[in-house]
Amino acid sequence: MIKVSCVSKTYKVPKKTYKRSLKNIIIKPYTEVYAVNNISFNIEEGEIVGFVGLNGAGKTTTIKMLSGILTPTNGEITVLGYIPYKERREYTKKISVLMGQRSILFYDIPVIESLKFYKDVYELDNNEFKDRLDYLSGKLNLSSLLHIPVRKLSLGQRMKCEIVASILHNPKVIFLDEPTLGLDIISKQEILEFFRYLNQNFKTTIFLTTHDISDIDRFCKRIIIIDKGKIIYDGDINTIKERDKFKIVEITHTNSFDANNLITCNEYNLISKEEYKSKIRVKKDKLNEFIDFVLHENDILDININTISLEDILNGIYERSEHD
Ligand SMILES: Nc1ncnc2c1ncn2[C@@H]1O[C@H](COP(=O)(O)OP(=O)(O)OP(=O)(O)O)[C@@H](O)[C@H]1O
Repeated sequence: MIKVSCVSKTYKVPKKTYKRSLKNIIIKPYTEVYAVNNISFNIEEGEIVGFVGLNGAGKTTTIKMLSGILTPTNGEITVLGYIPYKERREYTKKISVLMGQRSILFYDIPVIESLKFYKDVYELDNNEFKDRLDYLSGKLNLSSLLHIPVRKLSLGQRMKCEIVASILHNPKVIFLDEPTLGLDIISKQEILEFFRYLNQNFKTTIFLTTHDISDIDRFCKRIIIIDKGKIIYDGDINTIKERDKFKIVEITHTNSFDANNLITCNEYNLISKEEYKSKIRVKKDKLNEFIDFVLHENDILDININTISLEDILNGIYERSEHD
């Protein structure tokens, strides 16, 4: 379904030169930087895959290559048998790209007018359009919004309309780039549940990037982690959680307590420090020793031991990758 083999993308960026010479003016001094560096993965029909990484890791570049907007510098991509950047016209009728930061609706006119525009883009006939619109607007509960100009909608309402516009043509693959950005918890939940429904009922393949790791944790079974353009993990979310050797200990303390004093060796890492609360990552096999140590501190008022969240696991992975 989605096959990515040894794909790289480089961008040319101007070299930092402080001396202006005639040579620099005639031959522009560029250097090539890898946004994506030799990545490979396969995604089967009906999978939901979370694609995560820090800012600048290469997520958007990858989505742009998968959706045909960018051409890889090296390697091969096929999606649904299409080479995205070579067969864009036909290919875009089979997929959808939804970006939380970018609107595809026309701002000043009623939603329905934008949807009619996309009806023509996707070459749907009147019956197909009506059936699909009835179905989607019923499912997302937005029939009453169709005649309101986009600018008058709340972000959550607008996002639902964006979804309808981008999946009118019933795509087999959906690329989601930060689809829940800025939404409240209820709208987020509704939108992710809707995509889960599409996945379960129509085997729609979903490729999701977001900075909201709790979305990834709730929504995806498989995660691909990209770091500085390279894939550093591809597998089950539960495996990554089980593999993790740490627990998170949250301590409540008086304001005269300095959690930095606890960090006696690299078995303990201070994750966050507030006036009365500190969060520490502790190796599981050092937990007893750590608790024993903490219990003898008079300034510590309470201790909470938590299973490490996916977000904390990822932070640990990024930190370790930074030191490698
Ligand atoms: N047009 C461009 N020209 C030069 N460098 C670029 C260009 N687009 C992206 N890059 C660089 O490529 C790298 C990857 O960028 P990309 O936007 O794919 O990352 P990202 O993971 O999507 O980041 P974010 O989470 O911040 O959106 C970054 O170092 C970025 O500065």
